[in-house]
Amino acid sequence: MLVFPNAKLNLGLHITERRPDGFHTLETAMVPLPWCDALEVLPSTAETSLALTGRPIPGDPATNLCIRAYELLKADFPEVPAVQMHLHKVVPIGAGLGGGSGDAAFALKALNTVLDLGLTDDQLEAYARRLGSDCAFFVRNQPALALGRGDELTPLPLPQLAGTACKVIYPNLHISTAEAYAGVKPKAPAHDLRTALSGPIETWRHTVVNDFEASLAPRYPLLDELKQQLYAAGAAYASLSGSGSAVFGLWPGQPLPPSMALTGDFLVWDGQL
Ligand SMILES: C[C@@](CO)(OP(=O)(O)O)[C@H](O)COP(=O)(O)OP(=O)(O)OC[C@H]1O[C@@H](n2ccc(N)nc2=O)[C@H](O)[C@@H]1O
Ligand SMILES: Nc1ncnc2c1ncn2[C@@H]1O[C@H](COP(=O)(O)OP(=O)(O)O)[C@@H](O)[C@H]1O
Repeated sequence: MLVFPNAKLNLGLHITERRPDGFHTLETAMVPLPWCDALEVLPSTAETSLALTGRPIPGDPATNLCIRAYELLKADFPEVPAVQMHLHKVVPIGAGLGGGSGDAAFALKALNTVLDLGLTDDQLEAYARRLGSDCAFFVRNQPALALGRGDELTPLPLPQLAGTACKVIYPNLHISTAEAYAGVKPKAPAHDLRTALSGPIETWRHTVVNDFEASLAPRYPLLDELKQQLYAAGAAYASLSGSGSAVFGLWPGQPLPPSMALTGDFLVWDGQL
């Protein structure tokens, strides 16, 4: 079975509390971004394996989230056969785009089908949560308000986003999520996120805030420079995604974003949400 794990964007991100378990309580909206990896999952008579091609993934391949997804299911379903997986990595890593989290959830979904486990979406979300805070979002993979650790999901229809032109700029900086959280001082949000997102995209600039922007700004001034360049190119809304380092802009009512002359080592994705 061949699946295409997509990325996500965060629209607003409020970090409200540091929890005793070291995690943070947040509120954010997550939407699918159709920038995709490719993942093939086949049953195998040999040992379970994962072939990796494309963008290099830091860390031991044995701890790759696709292998961890298989091991999690194997622990509860010891009779399942081995699998042969191939991940072709496209989505940048350490970008705030949830690339690894998407692979984890799509691996669970593909394994559920290939191994005929009959798990429901609720059960798949429970497994996904054990692999990472962001992973559960990719099970249903639809716009959602995420609370708690980022894994308490409520569908959040955002009709004004459908077909919106989007540009994502990855400035080749790998920002670790844990390090980004460590630099944030939790606080009460200035605006209610659900109310802010119910307005036209043009109003979001003043109301939809990602708290990581302020804490990362002193160390990575480039992130705000890129955001200002997106606004100068006519974006109705621009923001950092998640804990960075990807920055995105939205152009509602346009089929594609404008081209931008960027000087530096950037990876750019242009498309529609
Ligand atoms: C910031 C967000 C926003 O969507 O996305 P990314 O920027 O990573 O894409 C997420 O909260 C990232 O979720 P995820 O990448 O799954 O994080 P996890 O693997 O669960 O945790 C990695 C580390 O981040 C910190 N962490 C994560 C989630 C959370 N609610 N509070 C935290 O403090 C912890 O230090 C944890 O050890
Ligand atoms: N399949 C995978 N793709 C990407 N990263 C993975 C994968 N499996 C494990 N990881 C680990 O997860 C870390 C970052 O995950 P990712 O979700 O891409 O971060 P972010 O959402 O912040 O961009 C990497 O440093 C890597 O070690």
